[in-house]
Amino acid sequence: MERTYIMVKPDGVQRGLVGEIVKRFEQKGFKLAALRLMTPTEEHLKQHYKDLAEKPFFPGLIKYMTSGPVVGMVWVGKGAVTTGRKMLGATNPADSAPGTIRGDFCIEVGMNICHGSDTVENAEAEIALWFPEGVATYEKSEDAWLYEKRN
Ligand SMILES: Nc1ncnc2c1ncn2[C@@H]1O[C@H](COP(=O)(O)OP(=O)(O)OP(=O)(O)O)[C@@H](O)[C@H]1O
Repeated sequence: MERTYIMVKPDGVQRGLVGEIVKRFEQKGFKLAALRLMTPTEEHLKQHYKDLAEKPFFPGLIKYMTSGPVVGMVWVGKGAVTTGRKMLGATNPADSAPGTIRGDFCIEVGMNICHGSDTVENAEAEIALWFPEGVATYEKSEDAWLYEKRN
């Protein structure tokens, strides 16, 4: 089953939007497989955002992302990566449609509340980076969601 890594960034945590974001993913029908409040290290963030290392905004991005705790989550379900990105909205909130998380709750690209994996491959790499101990997974049975520990 497809999985995505969603992270509520420091501004989202500080503004009390964790519950709102969790609610939207739950209501959409995705299943929560992992959730953790954590204060990321600079090293972890440099790995997470390694493709952006040469961008002029990179130092500011690292400063922003280490300004307070974040909430990392793994959501599971059909199309979790693509649909998750649609639910977040465009990177720049000015381009995010109302009804998306960024479209509804922010105005600055440098403080855009949440992260969502952009490909299935990157989602798996990000899940391994942020939850190295492994996360729960779901298997659909006829009448229940069953839980088992992922290796
Ligand atoms: N021009 C910019 N100025 C300041 N910050 C920026 C700018 N562009 C991107 N960022 C920050 O860097 C993050 C990563 O940029 P990226 O281009 O990977 O967008 P994204 O994939 O939509 O975002 P994310 O990876 O956080 O989900 C953005 O979410 C934003 O916080």
